[in-house]
Amino acid sequence: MPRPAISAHGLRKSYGDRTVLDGVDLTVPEGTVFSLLGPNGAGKTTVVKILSTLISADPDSGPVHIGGHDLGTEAQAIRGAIGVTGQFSAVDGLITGTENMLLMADLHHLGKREGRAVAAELLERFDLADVADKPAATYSGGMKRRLDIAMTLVGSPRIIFLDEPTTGLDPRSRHTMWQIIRELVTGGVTVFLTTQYLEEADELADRIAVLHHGTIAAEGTAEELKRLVPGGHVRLRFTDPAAYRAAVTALGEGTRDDESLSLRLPSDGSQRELRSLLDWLDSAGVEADELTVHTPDLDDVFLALTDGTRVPHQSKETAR
Ligand SMILES: Nc1ncnc2c1ncn2[C@@H]1O[C@H](COP(=O)(O)OP(=O)(O)OP(=O)(O)O)[C@@H](O)[C@H]1O
Repeated sequence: MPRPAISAHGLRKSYGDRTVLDGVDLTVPEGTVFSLLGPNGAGKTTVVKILSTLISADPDSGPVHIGGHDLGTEAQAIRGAIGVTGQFSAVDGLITGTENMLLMADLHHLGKREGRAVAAELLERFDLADVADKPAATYSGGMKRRLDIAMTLVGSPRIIFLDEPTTGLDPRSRHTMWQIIRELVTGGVTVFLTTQYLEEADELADRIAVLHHGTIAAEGTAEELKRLVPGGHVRLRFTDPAAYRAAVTALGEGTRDDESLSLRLPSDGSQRELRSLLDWLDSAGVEADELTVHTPDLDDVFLALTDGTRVPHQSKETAR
């Protein structure tokens, strides 16, 4: 097996008497995307900060290796091998895109000519060449995020930590960012991604881990995680309260939502189950205004594993 790009065992971190990480184990193979999911405050940023040497883990933590280097003794080598793009951008709005890039080139001790060439190449690659000479403060959110990643890439890191890289971006910018991440991985880079968007993890990640109560509550491919939960259901929506009440009486076993007049019934979504449900509704003389079939997705996994903590997501329901 190839050497993992990132491995951490028994990662622990407390602030005072608040335990944030209570023994986190992670292994990320080289050239893959690993996504760490978790509700707000679960400790995702804390994991990224520890793995990227920005803060230290508690002394009773287990060993961590990044790019083959020991976090305890070779932090400097790790800093040379990684790139980090945090939730709070490193972009300086008062100077231009090019100037931001050249600052990074200086930090990486690139010569003047090489620095200029790398900056121009990356600005071009991230579709920022046209605005390269404008102050970064004039950029849109998506452009700033692209510049941030371009700056991270100046040192050609083989391992990149992206902490919620698409939070706050519109759908088009988010898709552009996904494309950028895919291209990085095609080039052999390992990506450690935190996100609150389950759809993002589903799209990009080879493996996903759900962080909850300081430990990894589940880990696997998106498909493996989806198999963990029995999330399949049919949802019936009504506009007529009387029809809704009749359905609740006839189909007592479901989960009701009196506010939206909808009823959720466990179902595998098969033709046989749907037919029997429709027959049942017909024989009870109940007509729903909308029937949707919902197959288990990462939302279900997340909700099942994290006590129903809500996160932003896009519905994967299929209207029938
Ligand atoms: N320097 C600090 N001192 C005290 N508590 C802290 C500190 N940094 C983080 N925490 C706490 O640790 C917990 C985890 O924070 P962290 O930022 O890692 O969560 P997160 O999963 O990244 O959340 P989000 O999705 O909101 O960014 C939070 O309860 C936070 O308040």
